[in-house]
Amino acid sequence: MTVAVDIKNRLGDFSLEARFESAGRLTALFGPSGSGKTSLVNLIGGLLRPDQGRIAAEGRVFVDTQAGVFVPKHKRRIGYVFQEPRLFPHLNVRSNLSYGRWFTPKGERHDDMGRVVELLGIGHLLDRRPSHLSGGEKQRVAIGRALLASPRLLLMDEPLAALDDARKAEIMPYIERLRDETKTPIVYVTHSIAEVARLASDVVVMAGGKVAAHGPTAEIMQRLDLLSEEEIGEGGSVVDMTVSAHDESFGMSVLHSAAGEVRVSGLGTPVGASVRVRIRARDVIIATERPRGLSALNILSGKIASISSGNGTLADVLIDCSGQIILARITRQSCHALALEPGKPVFAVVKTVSFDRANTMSGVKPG
Ligand SMILES: Nc1ncnc2c1ncn2[C@@H]1O[C@H](COP(=O)(O)OP(=O)(O)OP(=O)(O)O)[C@@H](O)[C@H]1O
Repeated sequence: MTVAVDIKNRLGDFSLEARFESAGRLTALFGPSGSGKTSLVNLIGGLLRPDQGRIAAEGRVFVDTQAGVFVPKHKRRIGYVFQEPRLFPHLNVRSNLSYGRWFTPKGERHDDMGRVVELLGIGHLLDRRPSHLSGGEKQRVAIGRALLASPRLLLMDEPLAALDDARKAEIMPYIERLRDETKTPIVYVTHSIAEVARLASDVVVMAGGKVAAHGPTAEIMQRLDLLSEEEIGEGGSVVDMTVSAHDESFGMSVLHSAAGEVRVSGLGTPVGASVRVRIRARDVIIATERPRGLSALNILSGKIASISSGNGTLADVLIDCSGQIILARITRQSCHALALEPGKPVFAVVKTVSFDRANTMSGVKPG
């Protein structure tokens, strides 16, 4: 068990009522502005005290209102990374990093400076002051400072929200390494689907102060009903794959998964590495026969698992490709024209561009 929350709390007119458990390495708290994500993180971190309920993490009970338990925040050993890095301006990077360690008893310090510096790629910045760092570099130092306090749990509250797209892209691989190479579980607040798809092992979806759904990322990403109108186009399947070859002549990489083989634009990742790809539901075409003479390179065969449609224009079709579920969003008219029904063998056609670099990421290793 990583984190277990079952609380009720009132903040002015806002009522928060959340219950979930997650054993994931990186649990994303995802939801629109005002849904209660930050309040939840503040309750876990001990900055807020719930009216009622229980919060435990890594086997330790932090709050249990019934039993009269409330562990104050400085005793929880929880690391915080905020949207703004909040570094000490008068200290250089090395001193900012060391500061994180002072509050941890010697015997409980499990991360050494060299390892954290290497993990976050900040070795060349150690003598600089924060004013001489880019936004992304500052945030990496802030993460390092939090890690060096050897936290039991790391809370990251929209750590990329203040950065532009280029800085976000620069910092994401470091958060992936943090997730995969340290033992510290992470609770990560975001309202970005791209961040959820890329970074999260598990997702808690918040809406209006309540948990609308929670579960593994692949499951949640297929729940288009959880997304807003603007976000729906971003929803789809998240598939963990392995790089099986690079085709230098066409600048492509070949990825393998239970669903079959796909070709994506060339990755710098070595053969054998895990990558996670996102296949947006809107980018999947369904064919009832294996298509020929098509420019799309990726054709996965499977069977229709289910179709959900209301009276609207669109239908969501789940295709079971040898155990890997691929979601397609097509028109209800196409569903009818192709006589689609559960059990019917079909081909899911995915344009290669759907696997563009921005959507291709190092995979979550199994728990
Ligand atoms: N101390 C407080 N007193 C009264 N209302 C509060 C207090 N703190 C938060 N709220 C309200 O609780 C609701 C949830 O806020 P919260 O910051 O947790 O949402 P959020 O999902 O993190 O939003 P965002 O993505 O914009 O940061 C908001 O309506 C906010 O106005």
